[in-house]
Amino acid sequence: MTDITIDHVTKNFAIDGRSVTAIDDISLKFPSGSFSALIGPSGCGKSTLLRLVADILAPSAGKITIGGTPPDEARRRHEIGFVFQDASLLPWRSVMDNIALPLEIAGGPIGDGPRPETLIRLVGLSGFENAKPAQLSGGMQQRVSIARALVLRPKILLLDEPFGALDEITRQRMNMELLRIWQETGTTAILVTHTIGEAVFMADQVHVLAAHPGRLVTTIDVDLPRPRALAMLQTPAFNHLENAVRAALFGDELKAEPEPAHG
Ligand SMILES: Nc1ncnc2c1ncn2[C@@H]1O[C@H](COP(=O)(O)OP(=O)(O)OP(=O)(O)O)[C@@H](O)[C@H]1O
Repeated sequence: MTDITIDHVTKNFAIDGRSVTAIDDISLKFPSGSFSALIGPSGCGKSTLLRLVADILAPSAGKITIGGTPPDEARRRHEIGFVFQDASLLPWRSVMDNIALPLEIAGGPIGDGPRPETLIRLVGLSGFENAKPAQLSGGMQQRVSIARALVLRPKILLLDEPFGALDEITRQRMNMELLRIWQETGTTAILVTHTIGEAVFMADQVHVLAAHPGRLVTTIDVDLPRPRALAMLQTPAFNHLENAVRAALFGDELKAEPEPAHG
């Protein structure tokens, strides 16, 4: 069981001598094996929240547990996989060697962790084992970074806008792939996104955040069946959920009348 619990977590940063509250007393639970999305305006603390879970940052107050243990223990046990918006691959290394890098750093495979060859197949990059990152498209580079995040067989997968830089069509295809990989690996996944449709399409639960200070507005349960299919994007149920997320994001702004046109 690898559920993630965020219990009354606050994170302050010091900027120019003053304290900025990036996260203000957020409590959340991510059930084991679930897929959750975090959505909210720029600066609401989405990336900070992921970094706290990943033990890249420490909370100013409150407590985070991953499968009942603190994030630093989970990190040391290689239970956390992280995919950033930028694939950040080493340009001089091949696809295979980029994926194998965490194994080299860890000193070998963890338990019955997947072999890089298996992951290359899983992310659909067979035939590109020896290619260098510069020879790949943006979507292919992100596939490499997902495979690299999975090579130590993490129990949780943290995704910080992994496909934000991709065009709409590639992004939708990558999302379908990501869901397949998530289901095959059985990880607990948290996705940061700016896109309402993407949050609803991917997640079991969408957590809506507000900024200044970063706080939780509401959580919307997505009861669409799995596996998700592109045809769902056009259903009334999907639109209804998108509207619920939009209402939570915009609040009263949605009710405002348009300004009359001048001229
Ligand atoms: N390392 C840092 N040092 C100081 N302040 C930081 C740091 N990281 C984040 N912040 C501040 O914390 C707040 C939340 O930032 P964060 O990057 O988590 O937001 P976000 O929701 O991911 O934004 P975006 O959608 O624009 O990526 C911002 O006010 C930001 O200035």
